[in-house]
Amino acid sequence: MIQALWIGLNPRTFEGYRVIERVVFKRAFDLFKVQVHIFVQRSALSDCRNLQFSKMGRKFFVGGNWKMNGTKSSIDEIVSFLSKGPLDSKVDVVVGVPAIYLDYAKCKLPANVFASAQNCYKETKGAFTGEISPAMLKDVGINYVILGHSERRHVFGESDELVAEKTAHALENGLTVIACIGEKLEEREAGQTEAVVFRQTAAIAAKIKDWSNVVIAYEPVWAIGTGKTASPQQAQEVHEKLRVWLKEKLGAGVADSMRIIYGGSVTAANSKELAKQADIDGFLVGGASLKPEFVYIVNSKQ
Ligand SMILES: O=C(CO)COP(=O)(O)O
Repeated sequence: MIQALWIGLNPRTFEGYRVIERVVFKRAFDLFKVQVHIFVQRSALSDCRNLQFSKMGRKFFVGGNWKMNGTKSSIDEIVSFLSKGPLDSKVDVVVGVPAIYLDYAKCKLPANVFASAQNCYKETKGAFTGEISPAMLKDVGINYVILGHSERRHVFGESDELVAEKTAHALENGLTVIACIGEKLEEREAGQTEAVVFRQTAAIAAKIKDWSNVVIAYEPVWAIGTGKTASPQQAQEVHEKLRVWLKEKLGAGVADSMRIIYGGSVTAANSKELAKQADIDGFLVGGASLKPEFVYIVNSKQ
């Protein structure tokens, strides 16, 4: 009986590693319940700058959510500090751009920063005035979308079910989804934090099977735009519990490979401490992503 699978990689095949990470980790865990170990061929170790094997191979992910901010000229300024960087090559960097500027930003952003939509609908096309579809995003070369952001949930009344349907449809159309969850202040004070994030995640789990193109963003609503960051311990606690929940409900393959990123008043002043936590795999940054300090936040692991 197989107990563990060891995969030797030449780091020059970095893209191959990403495929292997997704496919093999998941398949092996799901089918055989075996632990997968990826190791680097000794002969090629000097080339392995791009590989990050800590935290079960989860690559650090930093998203900037510009929300409803930006003009062509302010986007030019953001592009300029992102281009200057330097940005840690071991980090996936994505910026959430207002829909109207997606094409503009995509054409200007450096090659190591990807543009993401901030929302999309659950249908491909039709009579849905004001909405955009995953198919449209793909058509203009966009591969990421933020869904279920607390502002979508609480300002625009999106339900768990709608967020889940949108997530399923976006994944079917080949987008990577940054799926946001998080409790409100009164829910935290009532001791309901876990119940809320589990409920929001369960709604998505009811609609999708393949989690390999999902990044979960835990954003406690009370920490968003308030300057009141969750402490590293508070954030780690929720991330850890969520990973245990993922393991119980969806298996170790999903739990161990899932990037759970934190959002809520992340700044250059607190990102390094947050990034040290075992279950924090990156950030979703609002206000600070509009400023040059975003580069420092991207590089928090250095
Ligand atoms: O909502 C957020 C990111 O999606 C967080 O916003 P702030 O970083 O401005 O608190």
